[in-house]
Amino acid sequence: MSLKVGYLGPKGTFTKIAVNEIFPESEKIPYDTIPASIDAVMNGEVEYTVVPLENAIEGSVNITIDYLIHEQNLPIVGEIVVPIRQHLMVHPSNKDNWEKITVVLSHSHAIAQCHKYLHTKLPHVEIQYVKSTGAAAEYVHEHPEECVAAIGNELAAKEYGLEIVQRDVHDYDNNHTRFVILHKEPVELSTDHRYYGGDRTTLMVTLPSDYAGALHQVLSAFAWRKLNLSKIESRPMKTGLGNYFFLIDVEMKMDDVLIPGAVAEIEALGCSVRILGSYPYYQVGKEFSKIEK
Ligand SMILES: O=C(O)C(=O)C[C@]1(C(=O)O)C=C[C@@H](O)C=C1
Repeated sequence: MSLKVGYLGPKGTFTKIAVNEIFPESEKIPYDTIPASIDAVMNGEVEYTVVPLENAIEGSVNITIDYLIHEQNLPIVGEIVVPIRQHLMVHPSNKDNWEKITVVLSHSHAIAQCHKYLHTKLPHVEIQYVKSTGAAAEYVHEHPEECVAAIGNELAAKEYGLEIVQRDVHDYDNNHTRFVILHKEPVELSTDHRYYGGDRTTLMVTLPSDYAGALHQVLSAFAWRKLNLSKIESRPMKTGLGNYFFLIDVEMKMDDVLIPGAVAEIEALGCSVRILGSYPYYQVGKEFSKIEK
């Protein structure tokens, strides 16, 4: 029986590309929404799920963070960084009059990555948000009579038989999305993989209220241990204005001394710390990262 892996479907999403790269042999199960694909791990329908966490242009995928923090406490066991190229695609029957399109459909994050393009090149089209880029391509495929376009990737164009009429419509080069792999328990995924780039540990830190200089002291616990941080972000606790937690990425695998020492010091300040995962990251398209280093 092959491994079951959940993803935000339908076929042809960026999440599917991430799954194809890291779990090529698995049985891939599409879900309509990110929370549904996370629930699927929790209730045992799939062993793993892959969800988008952060995009280089648009920033965090808040639904993923919030669902992991507030609803389903699943460990992050791996990360996949995927290059993102957004294309404008239409039904082949609209190939020659694509400039007359009146509606562009896509996922909100994909639309946000193409704002400048849409604003300058297609200022009169109506934007419609759908559940994923794959869902946008599926709609265009099913409605040849409508003059609509989807924004999505090459896989979606192929899966749904669409014609790409404008390539690379994302506003900035170097567009990448970080996806995380979730599992019921912490497991060690392989570091002997052609895309393996290194390890990371993600912590959630909640500060005590009314404590002057608390964040400064939290950061000092990492700084004097020379622990390199690659990201710090605040998100609302949802308990009232001004109540935030911090997500901190440490560029290192959990060890016996440095990270536990930093955590103990931060807890001694009255903060609470939750370890969301310590995991390898894989960079799609960077096969030789090990040799380059
Ligand atoms: O709609 C998709 O294709 C997805 O996989 C979702 C998603 C996202 O949520 O950020 C993933 C990668 C891209 O940044 C755009 C959309």
